[in-house]
Amino acid sequence: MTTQQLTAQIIKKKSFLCIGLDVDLNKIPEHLLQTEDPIFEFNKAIIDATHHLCVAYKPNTAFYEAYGLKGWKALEKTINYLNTNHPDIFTIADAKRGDIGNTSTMYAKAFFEDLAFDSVTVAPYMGKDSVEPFLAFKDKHTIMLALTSNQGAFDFQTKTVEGKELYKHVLETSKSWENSENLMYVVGATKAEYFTDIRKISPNSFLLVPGVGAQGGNLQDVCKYGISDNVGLLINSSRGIIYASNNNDFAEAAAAKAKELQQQMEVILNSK
Ligand SMILES: O=C(O)c1cc(=O)[nH]c(=O)n1[C@@H]1O[C@H](COP(=O)(O)O)[C@@H](O)[C@H]1O
Repeated sequence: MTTQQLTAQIIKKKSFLCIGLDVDLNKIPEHLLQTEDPIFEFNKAIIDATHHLCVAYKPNTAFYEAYGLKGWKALEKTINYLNTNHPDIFTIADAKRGDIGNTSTMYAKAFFEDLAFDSVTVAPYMGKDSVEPFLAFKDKHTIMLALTSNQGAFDFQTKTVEGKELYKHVLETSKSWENSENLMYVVGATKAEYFTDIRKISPNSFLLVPGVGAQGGNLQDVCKYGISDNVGLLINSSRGIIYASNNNDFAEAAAAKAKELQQQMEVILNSK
């Protein structure tokens, strides 16, 4: 999917919501545990109930890898279900990869070819030659960590190096990389006060913004400073949506939470 197609979906659905599929078997309704593939059944129910309210889904691969082969199979079934039934939805493999070049190429193949995701999250720490192999894939997107939502973001990312904060180096330097038009960036919703500076460097890049809901980030604050001409935001919520209820009504409860966010986004888009 191209970024133009993504923006078109946002305008059509009046939503820039990304739902995080971070499935924890200790948190899902008990009756699903009796099925052959509880993780996939949970995801399928959540997707069926919410796909009209969001433009993206983001399974965090940790929640699948933790269950070994079964988890990986559930991830594969989930991406295939999305690609078959909802080809207009943007898909994010939240894997936070990045390594020396030939290894990065294999990571990219795993997520873009074998699993056919639209995008993957990547850490910038190993630099240009660790990220460019991901950027080489046409119409695929590499979502690089810039300023993360957690407290540890202040350990390195905001430290001043050669006159400016490290996350600004990440945003600026990566612009010169080959196929940099395939880059998006992660900026935490808990860092709303940084969005003005980020937009000065990256006025139109898509930003994946996790941290609303469970981590305390505020949608209105993020949008006030972070929205761009092409909208340029994907706001992620995982636990706040998918664990709205752990009873039989879990999918309806997730849809109600997703609708709350979608309606707030509609107001923001209408006032733009
Ligand atoms: O790359 C991410 O998605 C990510 C970056 C970041 O800075 N903070 C962050 O929370 N995330 C992910 O976004 C999701 C947030 O989940 P909730 O806090 O439950 O909404 C998790 O999958 C995190 O791993």
